[in-house]
Amino acid sequence: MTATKGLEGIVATTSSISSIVDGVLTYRGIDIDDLAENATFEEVIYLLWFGKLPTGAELEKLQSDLNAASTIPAEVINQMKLFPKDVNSMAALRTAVSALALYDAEANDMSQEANVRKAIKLQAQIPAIVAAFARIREGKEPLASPGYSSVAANFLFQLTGKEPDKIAIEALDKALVLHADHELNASTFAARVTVATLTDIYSGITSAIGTLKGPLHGGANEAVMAMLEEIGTIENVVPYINGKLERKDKIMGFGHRVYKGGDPRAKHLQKMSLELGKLTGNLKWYEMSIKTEELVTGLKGLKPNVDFYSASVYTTLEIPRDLFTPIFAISRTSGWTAHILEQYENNRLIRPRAEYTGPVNQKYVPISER
Ligand SMILES: CC(=O)SCCNC(=O)CCNC(=O)[C@H](O)C(C)(C)COP(=O)(O)OP(=O)(O)OC[C@H]1O[C@@H](n2cnc3c(N)ncnc32)[C@H](O)[C@@H]1OP(=O)(O)O
Ligand SMILES: O=C([O-])CC(=O)C(=O)O
Repeated sequence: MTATKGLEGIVATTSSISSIVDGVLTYRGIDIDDLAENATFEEVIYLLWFGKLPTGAELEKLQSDLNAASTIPAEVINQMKLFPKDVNSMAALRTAVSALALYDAEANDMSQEANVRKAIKLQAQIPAIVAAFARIREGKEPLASPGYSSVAANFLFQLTGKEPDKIAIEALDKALVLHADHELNASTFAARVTVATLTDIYSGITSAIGTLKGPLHGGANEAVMAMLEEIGTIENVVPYINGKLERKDKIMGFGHRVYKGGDPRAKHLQKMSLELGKLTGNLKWYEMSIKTEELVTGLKGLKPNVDFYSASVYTTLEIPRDLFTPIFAISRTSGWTAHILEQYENNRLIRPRAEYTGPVNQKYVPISER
């Protein structure tokens, strides 16, 4: 038995949800470029869950089901009020989502219908939790969903308490489309491994949130922004990046296990970063990002991944840095739940083997002789 480090190149499941072939990403066979230009996030949720684009009536029903399911249980809000105010927001989300299961009477109902209902509740309540925690830590009360027809608009209202503007809604909606699913990425794999034991969907999503939090995965978008802030000025990009590369430090937001020729989502986020920068009159983060890309690609051949330009997009939308990864989670909940439903439909326990590298032929030594 020989191990493959990081399971690189190992095909661990079949799936009909999303695919990456020759650098082209599709959701249910539709190119991400097509979806990024034309689809709303709610259409993508429907597509991922049910395998086809919704009709007008199906879309309206999904939007109203999401709105109807968006109230966070009061017990969970009360628990969130007890969280330390300075805790990592992904840790807060992970704990609050785990707590949701305690107040859902059908948490352990394994029927397909109940699991779809729980997917709707998770998709509706995760954005509400992210916004609620952001308010609670500032001493403000969480806000109920205003019941708009989009997850992006509801989230922006629940975060800020202000009617969101059209540009911000459209930008966030597109970012949600771009992050929704990505084949067998680490957090989706974690969700599938978890539910393959036939545990409940809340356990699967809790595992996934914990996995997305890491800086080699979804946490990279916050690390990118921390890096840009540390660089500070466009003049400092060259010495800063050269220094990092000399020390063999990783540059956050670059590289990818599957895409070697570039992440097809990055160009959409780059374009958004430029457009939002122009609209707000603040091109600083975009220009620093472009300079960083030129350097890192030129010197190392590494291309930006989805996390790189999402950092300047969210910053230009005035979203606090530590909500970037929770926003990724809001979007990826659609993909995680789609994969969990698919796993339940055709389940087998996921249990690979390990190549043993420890000592052999050892004997127990009594404690008095050690
Ligand atoms: C949504 C997402 O999860 S997208 C990914 C988000 N993560 C990041 O942006 C973090 C930075 N990037 C990375 O750490 C990696 O590129 C990963 C984790 C995304 C992929 O990792 P792997 O496929 O395991 O590639 P691995 O880390 O082995 O890198 C291969 C080589 O490229 C180098 N490399 C890869 N990414 C980077 C980077 N961002 N900066 C500098 N060097 C890098 C590695 O040091 C390694 O070099 P070596 O062969 O000389 O040792
Ligand atoms: O697929 C991966 O390894 C990481 C990624 O880009 C994602 O989850 O969107």
